[in-house]
Amino acid sequence: MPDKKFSVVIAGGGSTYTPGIVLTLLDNLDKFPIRSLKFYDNDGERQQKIADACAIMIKERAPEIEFLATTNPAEGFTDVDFVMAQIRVGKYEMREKDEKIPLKHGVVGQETTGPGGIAYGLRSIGGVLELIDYMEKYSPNAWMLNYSNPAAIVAVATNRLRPKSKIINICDMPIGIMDRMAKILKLDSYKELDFDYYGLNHFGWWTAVRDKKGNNLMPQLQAYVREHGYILPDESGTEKSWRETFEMAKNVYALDPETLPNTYLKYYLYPQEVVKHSDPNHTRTDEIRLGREKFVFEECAKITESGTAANSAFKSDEHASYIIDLCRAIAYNTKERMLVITPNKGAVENLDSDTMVEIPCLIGANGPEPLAQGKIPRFQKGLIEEQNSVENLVVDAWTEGSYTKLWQALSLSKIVPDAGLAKIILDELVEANKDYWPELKIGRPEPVLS
Ligand SMILES: NC(=O)c1ccc[n+]([C@@H]2O[C@H](COP(=O)([O-])OP(=O)(O)OC[C@H]3O[C@@H](n4cnc5c(N)ncnc54)[C@H](O)[C@@H]3O)[C@@H](O)[C@H]2O)c1
Ligand SMILES: O=P(O)(O)OC[C@H]1O[C@H](O[C@H]2[C@H](O)[C@@H](O)[C@@H](O)O[C@@H]2CO)[C@H](O)[C@@H](O)[C@@H]1O
Ligand SMILES: [Mn+2]
Repeated sequence: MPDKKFSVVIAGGGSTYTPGIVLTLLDNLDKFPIRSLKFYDNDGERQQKIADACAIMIKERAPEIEFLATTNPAEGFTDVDFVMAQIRVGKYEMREKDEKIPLKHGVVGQETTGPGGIAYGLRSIGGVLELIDYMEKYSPNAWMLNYSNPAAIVAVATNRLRPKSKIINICDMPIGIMDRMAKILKLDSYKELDFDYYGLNHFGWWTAVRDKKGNNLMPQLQAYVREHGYILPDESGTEKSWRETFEMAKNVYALDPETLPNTYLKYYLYPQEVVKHSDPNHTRTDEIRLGREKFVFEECAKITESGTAANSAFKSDEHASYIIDLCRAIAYNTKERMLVITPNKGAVENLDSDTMVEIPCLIGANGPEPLAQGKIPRFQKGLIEEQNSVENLVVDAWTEGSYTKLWQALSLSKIVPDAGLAKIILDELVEANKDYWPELKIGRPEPVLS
């Protein structure tokens, strides 16, 4: 491998994923050598708590790496090769509203899907475009690997509004599911699987899973999923809401036994079942505040207070290893076959060319090269075209400042059963997001229903 060492900035350094990413970077310096690691965030206090602990991790494991945390974009984005973006515009305070406002009206309240995902998308577009502009101003040759959600809407927006920018939008849900497939097949890693997959982000299907000898593994996986979904014999470390999600995959699978589904399809195909199992007063954000967020900040405080990360409970994770694989593919032009979100350009024969599809691509120095996935069935085509229209209407609403387009997006979503209900939810979301959304000047009819 060439002996270049890379410079990375994590945008959203205060993210709960940051310690796992730092640890994974430190575990992979032989594969992906780095000379400089920076954190950038617009909440310096949150970020500093994570940075203080990560500084100790880096000092103990790789003291040669230059490390800093900053809220100054010039400092954060100058002289970087890769931007790992994982911001949450509005933070958990707004995610909680994304989840609880729709649920109050008996509609799915979720981070990246339905009204919650639309509200989050309208917040995220400006935040991610700002990161791209910083990157292009201070390090014009850098690549951005964006995890910031909702990746589907962010991908439509960045493709439309920054079409030439060096950004790849990614998701670790398919990786998480293929990790489970590997365990079901008693294999060591998802990397032992070859696969074909198509869809939008959080809205896709596997059409093929093979081993490295080319053997078809779909029948074995489908027989398992038909009975168990993606639930494994040992789920001791899995949170209740995630166990429900992995179990419901069998209900989604039942709708098309020829494929294997992404877990997120449950929100679109079984919204009533999801609402039935939801508590409008205790949602995923509440679980995270008591779980991941509490663990991460307590663990960081322990490291900072003790001055060592020697016995830290932090672990490398798939969230991070995927990003590093992507950086390597770009840095060394490896043409590795990876699942990313990219303009369709005919890869799915019967979808519009500009649809932002999540499909296998060859990743190299010039970004993704989509791999043809052929013609898709009427069922998936219908679902995808509807959801793709929702996502494009959200970007229209952002660019035009259009209340009407946003109301159309909510009304078109498979998750919202009625345009009058969509408007009631929308008006509450407009109020809740007044500090984040662009002003929606165009069209704001009087209430439809008395
Ligand atoms: N793509 C995927 O599959 C995937 C997987 C996991 C998490 N995520 C996403 O990663 C992001 C981080 O998740 P988390 O739970 O760690 O969130 P978090 O709230 O813990 O951290 C997000 C950080 O972003 C910062 N931030 C918010 N707006 C910003 C802005 N405009 N500029 C700079 N910094 C900003 C916040 O201050 C915070 O420190 C979220 O968008 C989440 O949805 C995506
Ligand atoms: O509710 P959260 O914040 O815990 O998770 C929401 C995210 O869920 C997916 O990412 C999962 C990933 O799929 C799984 O394998 C593991 O790494 O945990 C991740 C985060 O929990 C999804 O892909 C993301 O887009 C969501 O933000
Ligand atoms: Mn995702």
